Amino acid sequence: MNNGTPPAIRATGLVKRFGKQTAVDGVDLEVAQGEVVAFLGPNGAGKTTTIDMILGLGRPDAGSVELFGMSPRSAIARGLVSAVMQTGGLLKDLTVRDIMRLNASLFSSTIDVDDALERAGILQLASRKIEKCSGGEQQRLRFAMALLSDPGLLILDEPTTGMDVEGRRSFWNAIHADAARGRTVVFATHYLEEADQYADRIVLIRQGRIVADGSAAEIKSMAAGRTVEAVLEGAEANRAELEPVLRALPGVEQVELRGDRIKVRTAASDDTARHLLTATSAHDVTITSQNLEQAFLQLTGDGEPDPEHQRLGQHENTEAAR
Ligand SMILES: Nc1ncnc2c1ncn2[C@@H]1O[C@H](COP(=O)(O)OP(=O)(O)OP(=O)(O)O)[C@@H](O)[C@H]1O
Repeated sequence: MNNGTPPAIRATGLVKRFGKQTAVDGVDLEVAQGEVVAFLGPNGAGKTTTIDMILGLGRPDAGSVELFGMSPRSAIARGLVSAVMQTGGLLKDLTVRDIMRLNASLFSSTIDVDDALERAGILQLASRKIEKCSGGEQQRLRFAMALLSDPGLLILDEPTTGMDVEGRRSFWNAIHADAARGRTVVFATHYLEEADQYADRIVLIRQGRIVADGSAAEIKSMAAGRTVEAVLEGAEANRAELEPVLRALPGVEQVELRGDRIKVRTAASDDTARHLLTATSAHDVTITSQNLEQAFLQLTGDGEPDPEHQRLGQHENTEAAR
């Protein structure tokens, strides 16, 4: 990094194969200290395999990882990195505070147990037995355990799987409040709204490759298609004339004519709108951008990834990602 601070994560050319299958296929990723980054991708995209290599749990077939300028093993040994994985054994007979104390005893220095519980939003559960905690509460306990060493980097692999909407919301609010103090957070998810609401930056993964990297707003604009809608009396009845003309306009990808309504998906929405307003008697023209879900589906759907879409500038539009 130019200011002499090493990035929290620098992964270069990561490849992981399982037999004939390439689960991770050349991932380059740099995460600056203080960033909150979502790995977003469909099931089997390679998120967990990438995280395992970042944590030094899986050995890459090619490429390398540095965390804070050192090997994952050294960074973890120094308490700089903690992880909250999808599952993991919790001793059910213990109380929340007891298991926290037990874990704290494994480190040479930790933050106060109750302080970690408070940051995870579960201090009020300190004397409850783990078997009496809900799945969401147990995940927050894992989060509290991960906070004990006060790590600079926290990695969470689909931490809210199986939680209901309210559980997810309060879990992420606790993570987000904590990240606001400057901790670097990287989380894997296949929930779009989690990535959209809680990450400054979204790294979209598909078939082991990064297919997009930017703020939610940037990702939406990458799958730049817009929809132009208008009312034109007899649109569907005049399909034979209207459809070829609309399809021939620049950027047009899809044309739908239903009753008196026209719907055009296009990369050049101004041209389509101008045509409708000047060359036809269409009225009530509206232009809408794709939402993140449409962009996600477009970028992670079947077909070859577009190499031009591999990288975007970062941090220009982060407020739109909140
Ligand atoms: N230990 C393994 N042995 C064989 N194949 C594996 C192994 N681990 C992962 N894979 C395969 O590698 C691919 C990537 O898996 P990975 O778990 O990294 O995806 P993911 O994006 O985390 O998916 P999910 O959202 O379902 O957790 C998948 O096709 C998976 O079946």
